[in-house]
Amino acid sequence: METMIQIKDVTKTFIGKDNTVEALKGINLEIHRGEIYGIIGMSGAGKSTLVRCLNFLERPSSGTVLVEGKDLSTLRDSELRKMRTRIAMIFQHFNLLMQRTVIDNVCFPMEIIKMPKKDALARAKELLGIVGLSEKEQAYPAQLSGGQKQRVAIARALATNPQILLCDEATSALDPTTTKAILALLKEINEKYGITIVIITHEMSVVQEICTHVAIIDEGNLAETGRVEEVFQRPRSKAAKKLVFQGEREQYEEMKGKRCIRIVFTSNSSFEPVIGNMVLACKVPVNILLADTRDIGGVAHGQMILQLPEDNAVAEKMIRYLRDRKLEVEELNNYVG
Ligand SMILES: Nc1ncnc2c1ncn2[C@@H]1O[C@H](COP(=O)(O)OP(=O)(O)OP(=O)(O)O)[C@@H](O)[C@H]1O
Repeated sequence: METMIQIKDVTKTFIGKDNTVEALKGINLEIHRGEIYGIIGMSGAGKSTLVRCLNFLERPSSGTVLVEGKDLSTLRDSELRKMRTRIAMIFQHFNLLMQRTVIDNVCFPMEIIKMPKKDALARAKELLGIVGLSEKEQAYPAQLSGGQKQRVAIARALATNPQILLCDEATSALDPTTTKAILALLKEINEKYGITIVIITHEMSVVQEICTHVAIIDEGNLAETGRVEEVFQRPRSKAAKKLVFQGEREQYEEMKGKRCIRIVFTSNSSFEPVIGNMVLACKVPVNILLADTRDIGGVAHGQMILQLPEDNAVAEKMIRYLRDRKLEVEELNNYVG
């Protein structure tokens, strides 16, 4: 698949009067055409800095950013401006021009590139149709809800036919229902127009809802990258485990000192009968501490956490039984939150 964005050994250090912050400590990342790529991390992890490096709103201290194969550091200002029309961006607080009507906001980037007014108006109308806001053309931003404002911002971002859309906490100021609607719109835009989307967020639910891939950033380092279902099912790094297991910490407390395993299944393998048969075969009951099914990008994924019997031989037998039936089994004894 065609590489859209390649980040190589990117660092960013902010040097202040009395302190230095290493916001990015050597990031490597590759994003391909058509992906919806989530970049997630705790507050202060470096997400915004990273996304601003993608379009050179922020210049990296070292390392390379290639967009569609072009090294951004080699571009002249005029070329960089042109490149930026291919990388649009939306923000948490929408950044609309408050003195302009909705349609004039959408026309704005087309004025900058000196598109004839008539063409710009026609395109703006079309875009407002795509985002479902045709009837608000003449309204001012102050008269719109948060979700509607973000729709205007999305229409404006699409005005110059970008190939990449960067979303920096674009749903963080919205309620859950509106968030879902905006995410659905982004997915539709990705599918219909093949636009690659990069989503910066601190919310796992956003990644789970629409992203195909995810990168977890932790204190300026990349902790883990992969397909969303992979990272959800088998988080490897401590940072990923922390994000994925956010709601499960109490269960982990309960599990301390006990021999527990996590079993992962996908929609094509149901494990209910397997557990039943395992108990029958081993003749010892197990304690189910957690059974959880999640919807990741429309596909059901599940996990179950079992507490195994104290008897080591029986516990080993159970693990073998499950692995023989091709279920993923992970021992959780050493989990340290
Ligand atoms: N212009 C700047 N000057 C100095 N330090 C900065 C600057 N921008 C960011 N930082 C620092 O870099 C680190 C990473 O910040 P960044 O905004 O990228 O994190 P983030 O993951 O987006 O966090 P949040 O979710 O809270 O916005 C922080 O310690 C921040 O204080």
